[in-house]
Amino acid sequence: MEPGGCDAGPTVKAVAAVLPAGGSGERLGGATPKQFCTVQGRPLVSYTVRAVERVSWISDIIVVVSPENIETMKSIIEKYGHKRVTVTEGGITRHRSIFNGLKLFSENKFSNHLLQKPEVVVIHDAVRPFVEEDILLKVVMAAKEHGAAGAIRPLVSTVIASAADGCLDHSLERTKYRASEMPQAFLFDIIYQAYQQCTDYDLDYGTECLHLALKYCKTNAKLVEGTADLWKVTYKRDLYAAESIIKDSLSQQICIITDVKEAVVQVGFLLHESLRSQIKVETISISLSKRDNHLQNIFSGQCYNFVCINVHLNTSENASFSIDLEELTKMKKFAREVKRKNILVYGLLIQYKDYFPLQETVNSAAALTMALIKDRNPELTGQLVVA
Ligand SMILES: Nc1ccn([C@@H]2O[C@H](COP(=O)(O)OP(=O)(O)OP(=O)(O)O)[C@@H](O)[C@H]2O)c(=O)n1
Ligand SMILES: O=P(O)(O)OC[C@@H](O)[C@@H](O)[C@@H](O)CO
Repeated sequence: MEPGGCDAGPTVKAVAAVLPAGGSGERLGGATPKQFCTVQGRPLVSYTVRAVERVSWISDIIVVVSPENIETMKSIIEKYGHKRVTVTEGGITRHRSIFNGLKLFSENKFSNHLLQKPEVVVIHDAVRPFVEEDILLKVVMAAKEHGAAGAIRPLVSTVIASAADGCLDHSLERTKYRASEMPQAFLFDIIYQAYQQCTDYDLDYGTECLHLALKYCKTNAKLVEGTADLWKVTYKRDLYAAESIIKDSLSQQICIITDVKEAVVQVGFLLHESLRSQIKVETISISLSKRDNHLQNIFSGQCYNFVCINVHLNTSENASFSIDLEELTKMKKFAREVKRKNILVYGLLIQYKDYFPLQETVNSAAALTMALIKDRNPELTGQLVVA
């Protein structure tokens, strides 16, 4: 190792991630720190953890939270079945939190929990939930080669400097500058040694990990163009935007489940045809007896929207329109039970007679189905909508 410099091994074996989640979210406002604010019934931090744990080559995920939120974070990990996640205490600043996360790999306090020291460590803000494997791989590969790497984005506003009198001193040519985003990645020894050498001023007022690698380890990070969805949830508007993006991601696919009876299969086919121009549709016809265990397999997939079609045929000519109240009660009860898992169930009654062609009714049912999927209003669960 050069004096005052940093030395890192020539090869890279394992990758880990540190997600700083120890802030108070002052700029967003409210009593709940933004990383624990729920979006579609799920804490924001859980979306980020899920995005990172989907990347199989990231061996350990360290979530760094303030001491009072340790138990909250552990309950989120348990409730949403997160794997490979270790929770540790944050510090009073983001840099101190990140440093605490890195310490788990070097000063292993968990003697019974062998955390393998990674060759490359990813650092990613826990309030940036829309991170994909592609950008993670790019920054890790770049960090292997250059020692450090970080995602960047074009500036949206021009950077200016104000003079002492509060007037414009000068502005920077926007095309020459970029916004530093996350994820970032580092050869572990480089970023760890940078933090070890950090002044208190840097730890307390710094905002840029790439700067620490340069200042303390003379490592010029490779800058990697990132995608627009790497933004950080900072203000309330960002939470609304995150909710909208998550709702949109949940409404990309639907699975229509019908019984094998011909009349039911026909309605399912018509609904499939009416929906397929708006959403990816899968239709499954299974006999009612086999439906339940088959559903378990379907539910474990990536589809979040299901339409189960039953058909009651009124055979008498002048049958008055009646609803099976027992079935309605069962549906409401089921809807209440699964709502706790953030599964929203709506009843949709498709009623038709000769004078009201089935196709028109099915088109109306398709429009209602799309509205319910996109709106995902929990207040409508268990309610019966009539097409
Ligand atoms: N002491 C701190 C401060 C921040 N963070 C984390 O660093 C990330 C980015 O920081 P920022 O957006 O500034 O979060 P907050 O500090 O919570 O926001 P604010 O400045 O509005 O209070 C967040 O995931 C935040 O939880 C952290 O781990 N420890
Ligand atoms: O400065 P904040 O604490 O709001 O955010 C921390 C980082 O995400 C931010 O500084 C990026 O530019 C990455 O370095």
